[in-house]
Amino acid sequence: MPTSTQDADQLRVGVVGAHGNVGREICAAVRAADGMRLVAEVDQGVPMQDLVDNGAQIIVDFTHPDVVMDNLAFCIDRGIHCVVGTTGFTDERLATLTERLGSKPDVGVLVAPNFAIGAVLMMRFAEMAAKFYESTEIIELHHPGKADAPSGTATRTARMIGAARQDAGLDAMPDATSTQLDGARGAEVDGVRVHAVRLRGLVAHQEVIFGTEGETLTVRHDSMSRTSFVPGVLLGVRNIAAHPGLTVGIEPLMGLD
Ligand SMILES: NC(=O)C1=CN([C@@H]2O[C@H](COP(=O)(O)OP(=O)(O)OC[C@H]3O[C@@H](n4cnc5c(N)ncnc54)[C@H](OP(=O)(O)O)[C@@H]3O)[C@@H](O)[C@H]2O)C=CC1
Ligand SMILES: O=C(O)C1=N[C@H](C(=O)O)C[C@H](O)C1
Repeated sequence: MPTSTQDADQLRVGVVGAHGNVGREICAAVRAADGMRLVAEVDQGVPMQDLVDNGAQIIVDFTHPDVVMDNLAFCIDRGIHCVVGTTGFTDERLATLTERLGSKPDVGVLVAPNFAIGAVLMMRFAEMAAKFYESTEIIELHHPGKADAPSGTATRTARMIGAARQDAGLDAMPDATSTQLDGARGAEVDGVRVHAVRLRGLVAHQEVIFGTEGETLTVRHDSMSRTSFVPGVLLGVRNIAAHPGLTVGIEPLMGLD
């Protein structure tokens, strides 16, 4: 609830997961950004009701796949727009959100597996390359505190590559493996092998390796710091109210779709 004319011009933003690795960076960025004000910092032990009591118009969620759906239900039902970085979004979860948004047609929810501009470009470049190569595998590399494997970014990249291969009529990838230890060939997502590395010292990294007779191509992105996610999140915060309904990925906000 704005208290002055100056406040009335500001987007009132709440961060959920405010004490986490990414949440801390987002709080600092919102505090420093023109045209927005940080009105609530929710984390374990701080109730979601704080968002309502402090008049949040938009939330940014970087929490955990186990809790994000409840957080979003709370916000959607109260007419609060949501910018969501938390991973774990299956088609079923996205359908649940769309259904919930049906009764709140003015509310916008942006779910993006990766807010780093370079990661979005990496996915797009990989999608473009996919039809030209017989083989493609993905290696994602993250800090050891990550809950989910493979990463949301790797899953999305694999699905984009799988769709591009299908559109191009490519056959399954060549692979003569006939004996293996469980997990040695990674997880399969839409026909694409995905390998997950968890290593102290890393932040968030991904390589997409393409191969065909006589050549390979590697497309790689590195988030060296969690500040890499900030510009994409602020882009979402500034634009989400003008995009009611569910938006997946920041591509449309970057002018890529
Ligand atoms: N889309 C993107 O660009 C990116 C997405 N991510 C994703 O964002 C999520 C968070 O990542 P990260 O910041 O590294 O994780 P952290 O574990 O560092 O932070 C999550 C924070 O949320 C808190 N939390 C857990 N449950 C709740 C709840 N019910 N209500 C409020 N707060 C809660 C945690 O508290 P506690 O630790 O006490 O449980 C913690 O402070 C992950 O799913 C990750 O994959 C990460 C980076 C970029
Ligand atoms: O947990 C992380 O750290 C990250 N999660 C997202 C994912 O699963 O893709 C985005 C980025 O890779 C960092």
